[in-house]
Amino acid sequence: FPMASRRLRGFKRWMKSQLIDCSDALYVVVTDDVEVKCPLFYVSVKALCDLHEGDVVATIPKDSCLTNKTSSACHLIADAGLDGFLALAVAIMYEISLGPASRWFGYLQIMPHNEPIPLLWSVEEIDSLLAGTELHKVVKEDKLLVYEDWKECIQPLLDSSSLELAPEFFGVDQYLAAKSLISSRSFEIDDYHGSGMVPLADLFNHKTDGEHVHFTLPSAQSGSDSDDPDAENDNNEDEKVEVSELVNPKENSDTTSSSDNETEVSSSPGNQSSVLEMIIVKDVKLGDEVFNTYGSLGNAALLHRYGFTEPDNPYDIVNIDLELVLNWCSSMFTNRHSRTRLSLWRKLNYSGCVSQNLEYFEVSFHGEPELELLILLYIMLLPEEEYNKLDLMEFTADDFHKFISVNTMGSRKLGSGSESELRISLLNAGVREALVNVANIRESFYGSRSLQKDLEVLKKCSSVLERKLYHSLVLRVSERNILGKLRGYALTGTRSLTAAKGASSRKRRRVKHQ
Ligand SMILES: C[S@@+](CC[C@H](N)C(=O)[O-])C[C@H]1O[C@@H](n2cnc3c(N)ncnc32)[C@H](O)[C@@H]1O
Repeated sequence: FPMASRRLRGFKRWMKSQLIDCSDALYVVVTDDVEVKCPLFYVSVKALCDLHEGDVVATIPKDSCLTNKTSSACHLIADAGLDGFLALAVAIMYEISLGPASRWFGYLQIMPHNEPIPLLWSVEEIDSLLAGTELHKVVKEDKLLVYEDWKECIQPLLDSSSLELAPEFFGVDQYLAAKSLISSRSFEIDDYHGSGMVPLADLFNHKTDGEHVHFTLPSAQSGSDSDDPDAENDNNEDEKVEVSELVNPKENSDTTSSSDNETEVSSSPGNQSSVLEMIIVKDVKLGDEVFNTYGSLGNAALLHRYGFTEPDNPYDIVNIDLELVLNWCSSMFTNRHSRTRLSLWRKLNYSGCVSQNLEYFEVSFHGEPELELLILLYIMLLPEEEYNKLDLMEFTADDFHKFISVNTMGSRKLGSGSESELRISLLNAGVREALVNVANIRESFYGSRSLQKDLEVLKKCSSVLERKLYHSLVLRVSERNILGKLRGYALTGTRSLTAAKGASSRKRRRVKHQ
């Protein structure tokens, strides 16, 4: 692949010029897929020898990163009062517009023009490929918001005669392309630089729960940074000095545990280390790919931000909106009944997860719904007499749990009062049936094509040549499998045993706007 190799050689020379130190033990592989009409570079990083935990495989000066502060557009950005991702998008578009005159030319040469995340799909593609999935609504809204941002903040720059920006580099499409690169490749560097593009670090692909490399501040600084005695010998994701997220954890804390992962360094550039390091956290064998982690993300979040999915992703979830549950209630009961039962649920201090003005309940990878949903259905279905009793009492949630145990198990005491016992008590015949109905309504959002048919289409689909179709199908299938497990949970009262690490701890992961 002559073109790809030429660009890669140029990138290596550029890294040297920027004092980026890439270990000889790493081998950057560029694949140029000849079957795809437009040139598609797919980069991965492999090990040229056995790598061991603790090995530093790259050192990257912060000054070589493309950020709002380092870009030659920094004055333009400051004068326009832009910050955050919008400013970074302007910095990227500006450096691209400079061509070979850009300090990042050698780096931009191996960067794709864009990452085909759903934000860049046409409205028709979004409607046909994402209908029913967790991403459908959010991506459509993203598209509108991005267009509004462009009109409000970027178009005025083009209209300004003093800036003389070349319009062909700053249009909506170029802005969308820059947004997709930021979404899929940027890192939070530190408080001074904010998020930025980090050469070399952004060539590592992601593997859920299987990463070999972490992106960090050098260890001397990490020692002084943290007063947590456990931090030094523990390379888990919560370690304060990690910079391993490929996204800004502050702005994307909805979809991931990465909000635990913020880099805490002071805000003046003077106090900070001037380099970033990539350190091996798990041994790699000669010839194997070296993976990073982009966080503990389900497929909706992976597709939204990075444009790919993973089959059998243990961090997958499905959300069931409160509105859907209330619609089901309206089909069963009078409006008054639903309303009063819902207020009792609220009076007991229950609520769903809330994000972007939506209230919803998560269903885990194992098909286990949130307790709050079971309690809501239980209260909806309580016989009138029981409901009246309950309504008259000044209850706390604890009293309510006792009420359920007495109600369901006679005078027997609720054993240890554990959540699993409470769940079993709540799962009476009515609640089980309601759960199945709610799962069926949620499933109907995917349209008339059966899961079986989805699986058949997926089997024949190429993840390279039909990338959008492939990843949207993996997302559909993973979500529908969870709904199937939810129905199983309703029938048996036990969560699916196709256990996978990590999925048991509940986190708020509704996908938020880009
Ligand atoms: C930070 S870049 C990694 C380098 C990238 N492969 C390249 O060619 O430049 C992130 C992008 O790599 C791809 N990627 C990373 N991990 C992947 C995976 N496990 N499966 C499929 N694509 C992946 C996605 O296109 C993602 O948006």
